[in-house]
Amino acid sequence: MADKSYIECASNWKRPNLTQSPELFQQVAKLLKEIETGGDLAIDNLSKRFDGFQPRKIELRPYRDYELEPQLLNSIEQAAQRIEAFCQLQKGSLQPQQIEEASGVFGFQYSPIEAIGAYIPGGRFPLISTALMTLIPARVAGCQRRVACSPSVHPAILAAASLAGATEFWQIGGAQAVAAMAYGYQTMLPVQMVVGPGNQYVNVAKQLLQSRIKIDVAAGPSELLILADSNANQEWLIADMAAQAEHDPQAQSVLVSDDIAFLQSIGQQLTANDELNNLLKGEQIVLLQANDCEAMIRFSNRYAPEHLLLADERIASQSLKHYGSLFIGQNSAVAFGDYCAGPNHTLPTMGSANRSSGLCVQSFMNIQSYQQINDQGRIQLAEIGRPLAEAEQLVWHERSMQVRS
Ligand SMILES: NC(=O)c1ccc[n+]([C@@H]2O[C@H](COP(=O)([O-])OP(=O)(O)OC[C@H]3O[C@@H](n4cnc5c(N)ncnc54)[C@H](O)[C@@H]3O)[C@@H](O)[C@H]2O)c1
Ligand SMILES: [Zn+2]
Repeated sequence: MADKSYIECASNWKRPNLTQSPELFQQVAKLLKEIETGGDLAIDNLSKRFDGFQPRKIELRPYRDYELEPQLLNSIEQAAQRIEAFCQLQKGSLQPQQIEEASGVFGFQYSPIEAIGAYIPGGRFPLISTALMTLIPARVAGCQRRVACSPSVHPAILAAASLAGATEFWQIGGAQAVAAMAYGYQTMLPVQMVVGPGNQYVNVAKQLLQSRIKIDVAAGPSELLILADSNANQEWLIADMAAQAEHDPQAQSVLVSDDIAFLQSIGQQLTANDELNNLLKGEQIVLLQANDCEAMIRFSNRYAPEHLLLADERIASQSLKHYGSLFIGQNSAVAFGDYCAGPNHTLPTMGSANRSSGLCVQSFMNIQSYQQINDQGRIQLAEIGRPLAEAEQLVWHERSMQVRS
């Protein structure tokens, strides 16, 4: 019989609280202040201090000129095509709309943000998929300047950035890179939006520079929630949970089921393997028992996961309200979504899926409204508006309408 102590009760369980420390915010704010006053020279000095290199612009070559394994070159291309096709689908839904009535024409339209920056983290592996997932939607949206920054100049990152349509590539990392994009650096003009994941310095710099730049979702550690019935393939789900945990020591996979025997069986397999057992002990994999399907749905809607894998045929996907991206049925591994399914993998974490969306073509667009009021309209609208202006005691507003009526 399995040791059941690692199976917790879904109704009491909450995700760990991972708020960033005030000290970190102070530290990054100090760096940004140095850059605000010291300009390019401060960026150079910080880069030398933290990275040991002088930031520089890298000329990108055509994609096929990069010497990567042929199979990898093909995979990057196919992934890019699928991501682009999904972006085109999103773009197609962004139709301008207007109503024409007796008083005039009233409408809205979508307009791309002109210049955006994509941060592509350095770290142990070249994050090819990050380059694709950040730059392709910006290109499809119609953003004209698409600056990529990374401390890494790994050929796979350069190749992916080239294919995904970066118009400039700079080797620069950390908070300095975010500041360079927000304030401008050397020949890099400032951008209006910065997207892409990164370590705590990158994330906090993005948050602190929000008065200058729009940012994407505040990306915390990755999360996966699996809702499973007893028929789900245990080997597949174990691989999915371990895959999510491998992103980051704080990444977490949570499996909820109402079948205790199923959870015990998964638990037994995890404890029998040192690597998986460590993930279980470190709460990077969490097994939760719920009373029934209704309780599983309630848990999911309260938890609002970044990735939600529905491996329970009794639950209708429509009953799931909050998630960054939904993977319906156990064929739909989150790993496919990470690389090549098509929908974006930059998604809201830490429960923010109940109020924000993942990166998409819409993220790179402003919605602009307009109105064209005709002769009849100025008289009609003055009748409605003048008493409101009077009540607010805004005399010139009242006058502006009165002279037109
Ligand atoms: N959520 C996602 O989708 C996703 C995807 C990929 C990567 N990530 C995250 O990206 C991160 C990659 O981290 P990384 O550190 O390898 O690369 P990174 O590029 O995010 O950060 C490296 C930079 O941090 C700066 N830095 C390092 N030490 C510093 C210090 N003491 N003070 C100030 N700045 C300092 C340096 O300038 C360096 O260039 C990981 O945290 C990973 O979880 C998230
Ligand atoms: Zn993943």
